[in-house]
Amino acid sequence: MAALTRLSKPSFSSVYRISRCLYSGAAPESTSHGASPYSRRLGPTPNLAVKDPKDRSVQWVFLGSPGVGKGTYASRLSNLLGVPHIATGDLVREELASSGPLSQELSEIVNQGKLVSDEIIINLLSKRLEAGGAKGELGFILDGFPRTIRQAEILEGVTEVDLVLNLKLREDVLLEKCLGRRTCSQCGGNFNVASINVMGANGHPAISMAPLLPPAHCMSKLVTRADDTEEVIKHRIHVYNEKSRPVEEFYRSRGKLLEFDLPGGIQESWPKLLEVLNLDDYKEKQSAAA
Ligand SMILES: Nc1ncnc2c1ncn2[C@@H]1O[C@H](COP(=O)(O)OP(=O)(O)O)[C@@H](O)[C@H]1O
Repeated sequence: MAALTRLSKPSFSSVYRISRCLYSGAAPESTSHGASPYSRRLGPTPNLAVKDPKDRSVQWVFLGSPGVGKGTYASRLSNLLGVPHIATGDLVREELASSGPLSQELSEIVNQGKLVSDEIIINLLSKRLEAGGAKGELGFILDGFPRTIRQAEILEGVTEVDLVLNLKLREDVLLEKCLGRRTCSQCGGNFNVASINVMGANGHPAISMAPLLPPAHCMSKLVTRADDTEEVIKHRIHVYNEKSRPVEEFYRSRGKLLEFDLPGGIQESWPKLLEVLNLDDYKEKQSAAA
């Protein structure tokens, strides 16, 4: 299928074209590939239907404020659909842990809750896409990119994004969730020790989220991200509202944005998300088609 052939090789040409747009300062060209099998199904209010299991090389983007759970749900969908979950925050953290030439500069930016420059982030993403392309990866679920209109324009200029999922949660809950985040320094697992129980207020419904606790053997190895302090989180949420919120409108106006208000913790939200994405019986459809 022509569209799948195109989707199977987004990386190498994207790397070149992403860098070219960025360095020339030129407006990115449109790919003019025509609508993907997904976007053709998307009306102004996207109601994604993954009806045909052979269409699983999805090219999806996750938007949402810090702490909303992009990583958690993107990673689950990545496992379900068999496409790589690429989180630019992870790429940044890998780079700053590598003590490479960028590491000092990145640590200062990240620890102040600011955005890394478009140039650096595109370089990191390009390298990651290139490495994935070399391994034969198909499709992607991007988490944390694009975060500025410029990044969205560049991405739009190099490849077709099928769906943009915008995860939403009350701002007071976001702060608590960020403060509760922990990572196991040994296995790299992500957990959350926050137990959230907030009353309904200002038109927002009450919300409860159980903690996502680690297994006993990870308990003594938990670490907190250096940028998950109250002051930095508040600044990141502010930066999100200022720089990244307009990206929602960018995709809304293109009929690609699917809004999802998280109703609670994973137990409650995951089945609802699968339902909204029409993926609730995805495994059965896959085995029926096999
Ligand atoms: N697309 C991007 N553009 C600019 N900076 C980014 C981008 N993605 C990640 N970063 C940097 O990495 C940090 C951590 O990102 P991430 O793990 O996605 O955090 P968050 O919890 O804020 O969603 C950000 O605060 C920012 O400094």
